[in-house]
Amino acid sequence: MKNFKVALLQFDIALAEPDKNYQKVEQQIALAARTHPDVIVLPEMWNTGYALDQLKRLADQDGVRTKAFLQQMAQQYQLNIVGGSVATQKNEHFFNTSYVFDKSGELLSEYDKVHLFGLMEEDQWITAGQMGNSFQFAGISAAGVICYDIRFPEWERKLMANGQQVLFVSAQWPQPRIAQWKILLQARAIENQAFVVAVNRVGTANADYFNGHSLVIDPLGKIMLDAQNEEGIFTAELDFSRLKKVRGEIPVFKDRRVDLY
Ligand SMILES: NC(=O)CCC(=O)C(=O)O
Repeated sequence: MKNFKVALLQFDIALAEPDKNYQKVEQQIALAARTHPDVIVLPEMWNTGYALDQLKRLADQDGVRTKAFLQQMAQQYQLNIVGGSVATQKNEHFFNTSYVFDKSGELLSEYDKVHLFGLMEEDQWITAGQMGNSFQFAGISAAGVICYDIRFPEWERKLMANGQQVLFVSAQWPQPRIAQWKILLQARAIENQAFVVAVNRVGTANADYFNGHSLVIDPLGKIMLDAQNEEGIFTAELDFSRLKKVRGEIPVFKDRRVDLY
């Protein structure tokens, strides 16, 4: 299998200004498409930022706008898209929702963030999801989670337990804990023997400062790409033959004691 090229879109998000953000994402996807990636990955809650007290006005009703937008982008540029996440409203409740489209424009998954981050008051406004998020495209199998979800290794293990090769993470992870971001993501890569492709935002919103450091990490935990603190499109190539080697040498999935835990 040829290498799998991922394009990470790391950018600033205009707080409470969805129109600006859709426009920006459209421009970024158009630029990223020129690098001919196999998949494009977006950050968390990119339509509104954490404008949680304004969700009644701003949230995407049933995700209609976002789904139509991402589908059109996928079809126009013939790209798989892990659509980060957006604020949605479904049946009177607000969610932090991720959509994944394949390059034909088919919706592969819809995932509502499962672990809500109290320090950013998410739990006061958003309803937690109840379902997992594993999907397949372009011959690979993958799972996706959102930001705070990475602190719960049991969750990633559950999503990755059927041989998933890539864990996609979309985030708005503030600068004071960026060292933890790196370590947690490296650990998720090592323990699941998978590539991790994680996109964070840059910029300032509310009282939070975000310094990027979107990462691509290999199955041994080595950082292949660190986007530092710049807006931009960052690409890396995943070689799945390496993954096979790592899993062959130390077969942790086979060696798990599922009889004990
Ligand atoms: N948006 C989030 O879920 C932030 C999570 C975070 O910052 C953390 O430390 O965990």
